[in-house]
Amino acid sequence: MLTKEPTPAFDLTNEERHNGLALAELLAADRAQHLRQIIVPALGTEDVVITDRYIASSMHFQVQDGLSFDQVRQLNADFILPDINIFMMADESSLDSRRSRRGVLTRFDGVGDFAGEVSSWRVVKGHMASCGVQVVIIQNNDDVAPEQTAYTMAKVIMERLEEVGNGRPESTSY
Ligand SMILES: Nc1ncnc2c1ncn2[C@@H]1O[C@H](COP(=O)(O)OP(=O)(O)O)[C@@H](O)[C@H]1O
Ligand SMILES: Cc1cn([C@H]2C[C@H](O)[C@@H](COP(=O)(O)OP(=O)(O)O)O2)c(=O)[nH]c1=O
Repeated sequence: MLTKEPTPAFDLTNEERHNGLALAELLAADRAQHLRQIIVPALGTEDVVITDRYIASSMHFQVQDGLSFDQVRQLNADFILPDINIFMMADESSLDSRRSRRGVLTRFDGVGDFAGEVSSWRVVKGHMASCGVQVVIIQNNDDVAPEQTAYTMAKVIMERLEEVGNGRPESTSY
């Protein structure tokens, strides 16, 4: 099953009307409902549940929005952890060209501090790994066809399914 956050129930204009803790709490409430209504029931019937964005996104965006890492961690403390957290990373020029193709930019679309973004994601990846989540990094520059990225992801998930019960492997990069 494929799902995404913020969910369709989340009013995206919240991002313009709120910031900091207020926005973080709205996103956490959306995540709680997403888990209760969609993810947890699906985990009982599906082999794989893939969510586009989850706890790690809050750890990056809400820290960028003024919260401490610990505040975000506490807001997300009750949520189940994923088996695998896939991070798609791209170089600065790929991100710039994608940003310029995008019509409307929000304050979370990056403000040109590429090194700062990379460093924030590095902290988030380290934290997820320290929680026992399998962290997988896929390079998704413009010279990688989207089909290739999809194939790599499918491969990672299939490998993980085969390993279930054999303990968690180390972090991997593709
Ligand atoms: N490997 C790729 N090659 C070319 N374009 C890509 C690739 N991966 C993503 N894109 C394009 O980049 C844009 C942003 O991707 P998206 O998944 O929305 O990123 P994010 O969720 O980080 O905002 C989309 O238009 C998407 O089609
Ligand atoms: C899931 C999540 C999203 N967001 C923000 C990032 C985006 O600005 C916005 C919508 O996310 P998303 O729909 O994933 O946007 P994108 O087109 O960049 O993939 O919500 C957070 O700030 N925290 C979160 O935990």
